[in-house]
Amino acid sequence: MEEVELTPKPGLVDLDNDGSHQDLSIHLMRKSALSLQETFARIAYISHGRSPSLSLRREIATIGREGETCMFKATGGVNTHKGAIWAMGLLVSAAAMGTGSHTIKEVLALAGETARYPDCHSSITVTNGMMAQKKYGVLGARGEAQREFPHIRNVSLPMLHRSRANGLPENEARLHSLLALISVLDDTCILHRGGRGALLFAKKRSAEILSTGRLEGLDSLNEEFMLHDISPGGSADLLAATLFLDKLEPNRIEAEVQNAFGCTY
Ligand SMILES: CC(C)(COP(=O)(O)OP(=O)(O)OC[C@H]1O[C@@H](n2cnc3c(N)ncnc32)[C@H](O[C@H]2O[C@H](COP(=O)(O)OP(=O)(O)OP(=O)(O)O)[C@@H](O)[C@H]2O)[C@@H]1O)[C@@H](O)C(=O)NCCC(=O)NCCS
Ligand SMILES: Nc1ncnc2[nH]cnc12
Repeated sequence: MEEVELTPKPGLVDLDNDGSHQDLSIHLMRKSALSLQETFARIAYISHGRSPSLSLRREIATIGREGETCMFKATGGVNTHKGAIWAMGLLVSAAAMGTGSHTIKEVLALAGETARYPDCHSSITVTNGMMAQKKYGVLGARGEAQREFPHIRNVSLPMLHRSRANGLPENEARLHSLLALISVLDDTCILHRGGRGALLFAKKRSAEILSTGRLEGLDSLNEEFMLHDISPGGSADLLAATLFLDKLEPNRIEAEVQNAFGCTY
């Protein structure tokens, strides 16, 4: 919800417009996000206190696929949050393993470990991501998770924290975090629509705006992205995951206090 409501985002659905999408809207994105609440709750429930294993990987893959079905039912067949179900599903599972006491670094490592187990039910359907990975030799959503989310660990979270420390308002800090992701991520959503040229353009223009720090440029960047049919959907998903992880740290400290004193305040 916080990701889709962040405004103004280039090429993505936000409170102002639908970016480079004909089949998406803020209403649909909210409906889709709400339809996924139970999916994430179920993933947290079955992961609670466990460790990464092949059987847990299978269990959350089943729930994740059921979540995709819920999403498609809620959206009338439009892909709104497939990448988010994947990334957030793994991270919610990893956070629940530690029952709230793991650091962000530990959560990322556990999520990566889970993602490295084989997917026993992978179908023969060829996805946009698979085609982009094959054609352009990029890692895609699967590789990002299996490598323990390097773009969250090294790019979006540090940028979010640094921007806040520099005194930026929360909305701007989040936009900086998103731009930092777009400027480096090999987003298969951009690649399959517009090829390497579109990806290089998106990376270059986002880095330029970020380096000037002038977010007024975001409205014209949105128009440029719309003109070139660029949608940084993978970066949007990783931003959502970043915002989720960012909320874990205060919970961890509270859990540590509870463990130390054996009580809840
Ligand atoms: C491992 C899976 C994620 C499958 O991955 P794969 O790459 O095979 O499949 P895709 O269908 O292409 O979905 C990947 C989505 O991940 C996002 N993404 C892209 N690049 C990256 C990246 N570098 N790092 C992280 N995430 C990335 C992106 O999602 C967003 O875009 C979606 C719209 O995409 P698409 O439909 O291609 O675009 P449109 O142009 O709008 O479509 P058309 O007009 O052409 O129809 C949107 O949903 C955003 O979320 C990629 O799309 C995983 O799904 C899987 O294996 N699942 C099985 C269940 C499971 O194991 N779950 C366990 C955890 S719950
Ligand atoms: N805000 C957004 N707009 C378009 N695609 C997305 N995928 C995930 N978040 C999105």
